[in-house]
This record gives sequence, C-alpha cells and structure tokens, in this order.
Amino acid sequence: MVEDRFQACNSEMHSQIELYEHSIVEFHDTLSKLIEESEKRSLENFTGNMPSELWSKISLLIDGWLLEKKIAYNDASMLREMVRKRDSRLREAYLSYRGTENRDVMDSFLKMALPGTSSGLHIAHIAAEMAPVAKVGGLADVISGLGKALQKKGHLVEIILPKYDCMQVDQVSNLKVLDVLVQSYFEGNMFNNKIWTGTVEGLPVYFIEPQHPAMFFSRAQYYGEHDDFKRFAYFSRAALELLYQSGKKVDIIHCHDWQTAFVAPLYWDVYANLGFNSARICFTCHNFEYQGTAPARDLAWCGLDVEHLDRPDRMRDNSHGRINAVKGAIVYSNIVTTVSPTYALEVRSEGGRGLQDTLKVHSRKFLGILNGIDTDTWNPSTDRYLKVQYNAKDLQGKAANKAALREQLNLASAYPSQPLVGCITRLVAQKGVHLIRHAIYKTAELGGQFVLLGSSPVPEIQREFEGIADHFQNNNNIRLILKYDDALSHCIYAASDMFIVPSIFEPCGLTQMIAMRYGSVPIVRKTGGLNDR
Ligand SMILES: Nc1ncnc2c1ncn2[C@@H]1O[C@H](COP(=O)(O)OP(=O)(O)O[C@H]2O[C@H](CO)[C@@H](O)[C@H](O)[C@H]2O)[C@@H](O)[C@H]1O
Repeated sequence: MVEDRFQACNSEMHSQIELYEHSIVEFHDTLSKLIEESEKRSLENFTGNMPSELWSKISLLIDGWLLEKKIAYNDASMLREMVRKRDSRLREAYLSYRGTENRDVMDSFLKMALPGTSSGLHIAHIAAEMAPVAKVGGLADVISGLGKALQKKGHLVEIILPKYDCMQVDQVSNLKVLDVLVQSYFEGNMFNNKIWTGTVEGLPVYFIEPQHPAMFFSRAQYYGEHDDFKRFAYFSRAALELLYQSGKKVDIIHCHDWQTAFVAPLYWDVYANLGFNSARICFTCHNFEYQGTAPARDLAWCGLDVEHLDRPDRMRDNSHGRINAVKGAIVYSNIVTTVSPTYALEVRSEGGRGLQDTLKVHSRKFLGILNGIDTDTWNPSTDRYLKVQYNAKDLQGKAANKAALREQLNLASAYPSQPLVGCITRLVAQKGVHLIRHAIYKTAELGGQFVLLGSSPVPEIQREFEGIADHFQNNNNIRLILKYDDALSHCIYAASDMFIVPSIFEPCGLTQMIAMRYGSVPIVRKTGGLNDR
C-alpha cells in the first residue's frame, strides 16, 4: 500500500520534471530562433544605434543565460540596469557574439557584468600575427595565449588582424564577411575595407581586407615586402577606424611591435579629438631590434602630422633623421611593456638599439613582464600531433614519439637512448646561428642526433643552412628541415631529449618553455628572458 503511493508520487514527480525540462528546451529553441533571426538582419546596425526590438532580444538572451547558469534574478540587477540604459558595452558584446556565434564572448561579458566579477574589461589587441592562423614566430603565440588567458579571467577580448591571403583560413571557424565597409584614410584618400569575422582559438577576430590598389595583404607572405612600413601604417589606421566606426567603448587597446605601433600616436592625435577616447593604450615591444623607421614625410600617409611628430621628444629617431614607429609608441602609450624583466633592464642600455634614452625618459610607464605559453596548445597529454600522448608521470610516450620522429625523418633508431637534440627557430643573427651550426657539427662528432627545424628571411643564412643540410644528407644522425611546419614542431618538442636556444639576445623566448613542457631539457645562453623564471 505504502509502496503503491510512493510509486504514484514518484511518477508524478517525474512527469513534472519532464514538463519542466521540456519548457526549458522550448525556451531555448525560441531563443535560438530569435538569435538566428537577428543574425539574418546582418550587421546593418553595426555603425548605428540598435532598435529597441534588438534590446528586447538582448534582454531575453540574458534571461536565458541567467536561467542556464542558475543565477538569481536579484544578483543580475547590474545587467538589467545596463539593458535599461542601453549600455554600449552590452551592445558591443552582443554584436561580437552575432559576428562570431561564439557563446564564450557573450558569456565572458555577461559574467563580468555581474556584481563581484566586475573586473572585466573590453580589450582589443591590434597585431600583425596570431597563432595558428597567421604565425611567423613568438608574437603569434602571445596574441592567442594572452587573449585566451584574459578571456578566461572574464574580460571581453577581441583581436584585429590583417586579412592575409596566405593565412591558414582552415584555422578560423565561422569566417564570414560582414555586410559593412569601413572606410579609412590613406595618402589623402579614403579607401574601403572589407571586414571579416571569425573565431580563432575561441577568440573573436576581425580581419581587415583593404580595397586598396596596392593589395597590401595579398603578397603571399606576411613580412619582407618593400612597402612593409606602408602596409602596416595602413593597417594601424584601418584597425582604429574599425573600432571608432563600430562605436566600441574599448577600455584597453593593446598594440604590439612596430607594425601596429602607429596606433598609439594615431589614437591620441587623431581619434581622441573625435571623442573616441574611452581607451588607454598599451604597447608591447617583443623585440627592440625591429623598430619601423622611414623618412619623416612617410608618417603623413596614415594621417599623422609630420611637423608635430618629427621632433626629438616625439617620433624622430635618436640617431638619424628618420622617424621611428616604436619610439612613437613609447612616447604616446599609457603603458609600455616588454616580454621579460631581464630584457627590460638590457634595453635600458645597448639592448635598446638606440631607444635606451627614450626608455629612460619614460621609465615610469615601462616594465618587463615574462611571457607564458598557452598550456592548452602546448600540452603533451592532449597534443593531437603526437604519435602517443604522455605526461610528466608517464614518460613512456616520450620514447614512442622519439621513435616515430626518427622513422619519419629517416634517422638511425638502433639505440633508443642515443640522445636527440632539438632546435626550432627563425634563423636570424639574434638566435646565434653560428652557435647552432657549431652545435650541429659537435653533436655529429659526439655521436648524438640533431634535428633542426627553421627557416630564414635572410637569403645568405638560408643558403648557408641549405649547404649544411646537403652536407648531412646521407648522415642518419643529423636532419635539417628548412621550412615552417607547425605540426612537425610539436613532434620535435616531444621527441627531443635536449633543446638548444643559444641566442645572442632573447627578449623572452618561448621555445625553452615549450621544451620544458614536453620534458626536453633546455640548454640556453644566459640572456634576456632565458635568464628569468
Ligand atoms: N620553422 C618553424 N616551424 C614551426 N614553428 C616554428 C618555426 N620556427 C619557430 N617556430 C615557432 O615560433 C615560436 C618562436 O618563439 P620565439 O620565442 O623564438 O619567438 P620570436 O623570436 O619569433 O619572437 C619574439 O617575440 C617572442 C614573444 O614575445 C619572444 O619570446 C621572443 O624572445 C622574441 O624574439 C615558437 O612557437 C616556435 O615553436
């Protein structure tokens, strides 16, 4: 009897739960339809105000989100206030979400708008590289690694990149062109720019495709063009124009290296006067060897005032009459960072490559922060490029990867314990090419194995290493692979026992950190970030 009543009660409860679940499913269906509908409208409101109909949709989206995350209505009062006041940051987050269909974007914004988690900022990185979609070297790793880390902390992060014809489009999800053209100034004219959006590593990215006759980013390579200064001055201006015209209320604009250093003076001398002044500018110099110099008159191309800026305390280079983009960013940014504390000390003297005095004048806003690596991308226990995944507690997998690499590169495999030395680098003077060469010959002499993966933008260095590769062609202990190959780089980190980084100077260095993550012992010169931990 009691049992029967219990059964009846139980089944009633079950049907109630089902009903409840059903209504939530229905609610979400309706919500998705609404979102879909609003997306169909393309981005016609991209530059204008949103009609109240869309604000109702935002409000509905928030309700769904609160329900999903089980957040009490009262805790969300700040969010509701933002809807009531038509807060532009909310509009911004919604537009980014619509542009990318990435739930993380909306999630991180909504999270930040809740009381107690209001540390969230709207951060826009303007950069020339981002891994894995457009990578030449370490700058690319930092843009995605730092972007992801900031997003995890609840900040709304967006990246603005050039739309290179040679970028790895298969690494972008939901790549699509927006139904707007952003016009930007260059050399006395206005040019249209197509704006593409997509998601890379969970981060919303805007790609700018200039409709300029010089086809700035359709050159089948990222850098090394005769008009690089022009290409990136154009991009810096167009990126700011995109932020300005979309009405974004960004808190931090973070620019990187000489290619986007123009952003700092452009922002304060041109855009702040137009009322676009909510942001503060952070400039990170990943390498003071590259400063972006040109005759002073070339500054006018992107709309900067040559007379105003061609002065020793502004953008004039400290040792010749040209203007210097990195110097401009140091003078004009609110905060200037470089990528390790030791390098930050080194660049205050000769390491500054002529900018040491400028850094001294601006020392109060200059600091070195050690880079980190993206531990999701560089993780031997999940790395899809590896033959066998492994971790610090189970190094069996490392031996299997060593065997696999030996087979792939046709190296001797009779002695599993024969040490394998790895090196992955851009082959430029900074990286100590003569020491790398020496290490290759010395390893061969001592009976070890050596695998070098690298390529050089300097034709003489590339030729020299092609010569060494030929020399060891029939040697089954030495292999030089002189190209860029992301998948192979993962396999080398996993297979090697030791990893050399004999840099003459090194602002931070990421390869020694990745090597450690893969259980390969780094052997480095004590310089810059190689001296820090
Ligand atoms: N042929 C190849 N194939 C595949 N992958 C390759 C490759 N050659 C290099 N890589 C990869 O590119 C990255 C290079 O990192 P580095 O730290 O050496 O940066 P780089 O000197 O380019 O950049 C600058 O910026 C970074 C970031 O701030 C600083 O760490 C550094 O000191 C400074 O010089 C690593 O992820 C490496 O695996």
